[in-house]
Amino acid sequence: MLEHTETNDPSRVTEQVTGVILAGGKSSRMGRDKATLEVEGVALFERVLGVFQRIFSDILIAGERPDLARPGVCCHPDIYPGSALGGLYTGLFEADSDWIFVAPCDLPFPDPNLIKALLRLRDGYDVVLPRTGQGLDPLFACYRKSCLEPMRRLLDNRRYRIFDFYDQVRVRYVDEHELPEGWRQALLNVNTPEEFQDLEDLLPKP
Ligand SMILES: Nc1nc2c(ncn2[C@@H]2O[C@H](COP(=O)(O)OP(=O)(O)OP(=O)(O)O)[C@@H](O)[C@H]2O)c(=O)[nH]1
Repeated sequence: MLEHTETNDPSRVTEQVTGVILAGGKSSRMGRDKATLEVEGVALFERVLGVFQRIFSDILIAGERPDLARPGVCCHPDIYPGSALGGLYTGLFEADSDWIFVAPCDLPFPDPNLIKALLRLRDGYDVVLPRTGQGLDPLFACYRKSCLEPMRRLLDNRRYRIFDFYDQVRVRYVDEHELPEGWRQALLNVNTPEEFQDLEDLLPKP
């Protein structure tokens, strides 16, 4: 019999997944709030939200940012404050679904195809994330509720490196050759004024 799974069906790949936007950081390297930095006249947070709204019916913000919230998109203060891992834990804990897709709020070019490509690979795993020449992308990734317990153990022990619990769950690392074209730009985030300035070169010329 042909095995047919929910996640191999392209029309259902984002069903029962909550989109979580992390927006609780300090933006200290940038020196000003990254979520509201504008690229082509649209704030970075709005660019991520716009892509999420095209593919997820449930979306939440992890981090105390009531200014970013809107009807249907609530913000949740960190249960464990002070780290991106704490934000990720909060998003996963607050989600109604078994799976979340998490993204940071500082992505200028989020790509729905990349998100769907990762979600498609989640059968049999607890975490799905890109692994490229640039390293791991644990904040642009899929997580299952089964990760909550090992995450909580790290947080209780004041350990904040996200991948430190990966040895306790089933992780699908997705290599460059498995990612859709354009992944490099889609994974780009901006942390410093110089990186923000460099974006100019990537924008379409008038
Ligand atoms: N909810 C939550 N999100 C966080 C926290 N720290 C970082 N983030 C988010 O995680 C993503 C990556 O953050 P970083 O760039 O590593 O950290 P940052 O604090 O925003 O910036 P720096 O102060 O320059 O390190 C961004 O979307 C941040 O908003 C946190 O304590 N809570």
